[in-house]
Amino acid sequence: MSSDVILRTHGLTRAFHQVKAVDGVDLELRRGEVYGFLGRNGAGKTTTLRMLMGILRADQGEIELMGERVRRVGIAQKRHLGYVSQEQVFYPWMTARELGRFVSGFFAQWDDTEFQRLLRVLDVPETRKAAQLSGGTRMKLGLALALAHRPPLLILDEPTAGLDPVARREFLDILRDQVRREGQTALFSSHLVGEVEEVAHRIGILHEGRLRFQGSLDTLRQSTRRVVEEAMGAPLPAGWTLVRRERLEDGRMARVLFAEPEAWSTGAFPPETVEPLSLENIFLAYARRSDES
Ligand SMILES: Nc1ncnc2c1ncn2[C@@H]1O[C@H](COP(=O)(O)OP(=O)(O)OP(=O)(O)O)[C@@H](O)[C@H]1O
Repeated sequence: MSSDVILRTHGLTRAFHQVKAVDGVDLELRRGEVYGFLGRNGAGKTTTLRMLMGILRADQGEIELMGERVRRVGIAQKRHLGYVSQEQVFYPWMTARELGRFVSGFFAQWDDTEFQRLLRVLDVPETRKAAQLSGGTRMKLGLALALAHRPPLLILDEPTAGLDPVARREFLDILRDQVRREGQTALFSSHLVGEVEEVAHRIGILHEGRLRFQGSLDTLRQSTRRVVEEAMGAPLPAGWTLVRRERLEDGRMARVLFAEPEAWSTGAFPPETVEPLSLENIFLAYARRSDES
């Protein structure tokens, strides 16, 4: 594994009964980046992140974290990870300061000065009981608790889901600053393209358990376009991938296609049939099944 890759998964797979929640996922996270893990409800994001955290066992596949390849992440690897889950569950009677003391017991590298700095930056009152904190403040407390042992990799499961627009903004700014300041890597899941666009260097799009795209937002924008065609049956030239068949509002059928950015200028399709797509529409093309023709 090259040293600029901090985490890689190899064919990560997990089923619940007959449903493959995660199906052969190959993630690649590079050091120092914010990676946005996009997918609609039920796409398999939480299941993937829980396997990365060692909370769930993979049925198949392996996780390579800082060069060490395992089927299930164990205690030794967890020291390298900080985790903010969807629901922040704390002992309700404990204050932020007490929770810090409690969590510090699990991490030899715990840095209490850093924890206190984070509480200040995040505006979390140190002496108020967790039960009395708002959802947004609880999420920020979760972030401070996850960061204070200075993990090289931070994993956040839809951290902004319950936050109002201002709190969401603040949270994302702090996440981005933290990554820049400490050289950490962050993997965060979301179903909002807009927020991923604001902070992520690279993204992965998950749909029905499969990773449909992985790369930079620029690559995504330049490589994915819509081709409106009369003759839909024509086979695609080599190097082109069908993302989705779409029925347009006027009833015509179109194909959203992926190809290297240069391929779009080779004249494979008449220019008048090619339409650029907004990022939102590109995401929807990857995250929805094809329309019937
Ligand atoms: N413990 C479980 N038992 C049975 N099915 C499960 C379990 N956990 C997840 N699933 C199923 O696996 C699929 C993926 O769920 P997952 O929670 O990973 O998706 P998600 O992308 O995180 O969704 P959301 O954005 O709604 O949190 C869904 O079909 C879900 O119903």
